[in-house]
Amino acid sequence: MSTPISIQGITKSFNDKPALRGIDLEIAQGEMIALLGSSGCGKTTLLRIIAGLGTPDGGRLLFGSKDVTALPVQQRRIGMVFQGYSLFPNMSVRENIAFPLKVAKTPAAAIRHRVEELLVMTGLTERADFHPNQLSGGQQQRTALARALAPKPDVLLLDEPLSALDAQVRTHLRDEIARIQRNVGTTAILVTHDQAEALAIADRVVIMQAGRIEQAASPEELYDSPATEFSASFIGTRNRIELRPEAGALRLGNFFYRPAQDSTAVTLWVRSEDLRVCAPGEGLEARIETRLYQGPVTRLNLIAESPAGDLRLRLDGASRDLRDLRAGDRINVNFRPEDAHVFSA
Ligand SMILES: Nc1ncnc2c1ncn2[C@@H]1O[C@H](COP(=O)(O)OP(=O)(O)OP(=O)(O)O)[C@@H](O)[C@H]1O
Repeated sequence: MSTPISIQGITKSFNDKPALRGIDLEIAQGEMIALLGSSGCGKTTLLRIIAGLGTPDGGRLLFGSKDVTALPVQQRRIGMVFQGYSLFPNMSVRENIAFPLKVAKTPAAAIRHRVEELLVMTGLTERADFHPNQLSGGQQQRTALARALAPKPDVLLLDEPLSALDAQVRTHLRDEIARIQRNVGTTAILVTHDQAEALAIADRVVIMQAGRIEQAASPEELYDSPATEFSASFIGTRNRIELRPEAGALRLGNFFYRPAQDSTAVTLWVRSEDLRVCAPGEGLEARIETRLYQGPVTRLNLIAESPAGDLRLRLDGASRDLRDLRAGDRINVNFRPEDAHVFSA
């Protein structure tokens, strides 16, 4: 029904250009993994290899204790949902969901029972006799999900399943997919370039860069303790602040930092929501370049002067606290040292 996956040293090149440079990842049974990274980092290549749609140049892939590296896609017990809806246009919702069961020669009564169960699970009962062109994008993706789950796959692979949907449907279906995946308990891998989606849906997020895994961690761990500058830059909205030696300490304005070891410079990453407006004379003086009201939160885009030139900072705060500030105002901003992630230069 559901299986752990072991990815061991998987490599893949296209025309001598490496797309995957040695991927090692253990995925637990029933776990939802999100592969997150910018365009071209290798997410889809890895997903295709797990599906059996691509062959790795090196390494091994195990489902449970079974080596499936050379196993063709039809024998892998995989359910797939893609960005494009890829439903059969001439079949109703019910017929689309039943299709893989018919191919597997499942008895008619068992098909009827399973299809009803999936219609309820995905909230499609009232649309069961509609054809894909009579459905919204969200309903089409629900149908694709139900069809993928129909044969009770060991592994569910989701390749940007939400990216064609508009924002509201997207958030709703994202939560639905998370709920359904937890109920069914199928091991699942989601490819996305949307960090909010990855953080919301996954048990663990795998950040990929240039064919390598940069960090694999729970959403909270990734958000609170990025292991590398790349992870820090990729998750959340962070300010990159370079501190250089000045009068015996690393400092910028009134920010001081005493490094554990001798260091010529450090880079601090401070989340936009950890930057605060403080009293004049404290922290760093900055000018508000733009003020973006976003309902509960207001973002201030700031320009501070630093010895290295203008430093651009972003501050996200509760709108009620920032109500009286306007573009052009000069303010002072600060942060708690424990809210900064420090990387040696
Ligand atoms: N069939 C192919 N032939 C040649 N190069 C390929 C092929 N498939 C992928 N690549 C290359 O391999 C690298 C990784 O591609 P991949 O599609 O896995 O990235 P991705 O992270 O999924 O990106 P995106 O988010 O844009 O889909 C890219 O440089 C891409 O150009």
